[in-house]
Amino acid sequence: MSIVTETITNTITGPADSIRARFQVNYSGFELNVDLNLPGRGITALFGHSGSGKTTCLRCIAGLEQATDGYLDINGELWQDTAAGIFIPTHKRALGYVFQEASLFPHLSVKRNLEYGMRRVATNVRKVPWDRVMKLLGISHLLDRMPNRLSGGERQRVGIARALLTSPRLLLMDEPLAALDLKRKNEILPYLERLHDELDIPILYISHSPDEVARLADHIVLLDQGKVIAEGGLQETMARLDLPMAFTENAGVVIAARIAEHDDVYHLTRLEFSGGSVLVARRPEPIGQPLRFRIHARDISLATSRAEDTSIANLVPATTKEIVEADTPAHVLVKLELGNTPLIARITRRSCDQLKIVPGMQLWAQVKAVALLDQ
Ligand SMILES: Nc1ncnc2c1ncn2[C@@H]1O[C@H](COP(=O)(O)OP(=O)(O)OP(=O)(O)O)[C@@H](O)[C@H]1O
Repeated sequence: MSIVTETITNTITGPADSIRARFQVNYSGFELNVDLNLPGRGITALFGHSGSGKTTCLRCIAGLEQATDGYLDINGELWQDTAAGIFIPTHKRALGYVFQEASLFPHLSVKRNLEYGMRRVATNVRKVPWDRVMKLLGISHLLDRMPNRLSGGERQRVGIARALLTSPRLLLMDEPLAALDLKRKNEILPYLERLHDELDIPILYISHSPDEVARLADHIVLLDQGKVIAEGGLQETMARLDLPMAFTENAGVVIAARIAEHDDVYHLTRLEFSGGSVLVARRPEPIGQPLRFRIHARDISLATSRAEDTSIANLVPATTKEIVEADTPAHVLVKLELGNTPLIARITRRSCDQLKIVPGMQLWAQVKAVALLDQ
């Protein structure tokens, strides 16, 4: 059987740790024009309103859309260069595509569905062995089931396993959790985290959910009307005040932390991050475990001195960086920094004036709620 990777490893071009994607697509009434230079590892989220071009972008990467002008280099393998007349067809691109709902063959068992997907890949290029895929997605016990006997979450896990068993150099996921209810979503998210932590396959992930993006992504691309309006590391990008995300109810930052200590008397856990720490309700994970959390801008209030007479457990010293208009004329957004970690507070314009908050000022941020991203 001829193998995709054999065909295209001959055209090594760009650096081996980045994804270069440039596409121009014209539909009547919509134009996609993107030029992306993405990390060649980890999860990159494509985020944006409905109709902003996320799926079109993924379809271009998959070779399902013939861009009028296109260039695509995946970690040093050239899949497309319109100017040079190169276009590797979809079936020869070593990629896995996971959709909202896994389209499994209804008349084949889970095992036979998975084997079917593997048929086009020679054993010598198999990146993720069978046993490892079974373990990563926890599906060994489902192998003899027929697809109509699987829950939505199980189907998706099988769909992801099928994609992995084709030994992709890139995994494309288009809202893989959108069709699942909250319970099933929460059930499947740890598996996605595991893929992220344990596999060396870059993932491009479309989602509408800020929480999902905050939990999974390392890098984020924000699309609007077919154009990239922002791109960068998750934490820096979520903390930018010049992006539409800052002007929503959910504005806030994502912080990557580690469990520093447990307090069994008060049933609390201290999460430490660069520049500070916060207390949360006792976590089951061991000390040292990384955890991400969000702090919404609406959950921070500011004080010029350290309040002693407050029940708020999390008071952190921070430096004011920037103050900008918020979503209503009554509010402003204040960007703060705790060491290297950015924070955003949404406070009333009146409080801002009364406290005479200006850039450079040292303040105390009172954090009223910390939203852990694995609940
Ligand atoms: N084959 C096509 N022909 C014409 N227009 C198309 C075609 N495919 C998509 N479009 C249009 O291109 C625009 C971008 O669509 P796309 O599906 O990429 O957006 P999206 O950001 O993925 O949206 P959603 O979040 O709703 O899935 C939309 O206006 C859509 O109607």
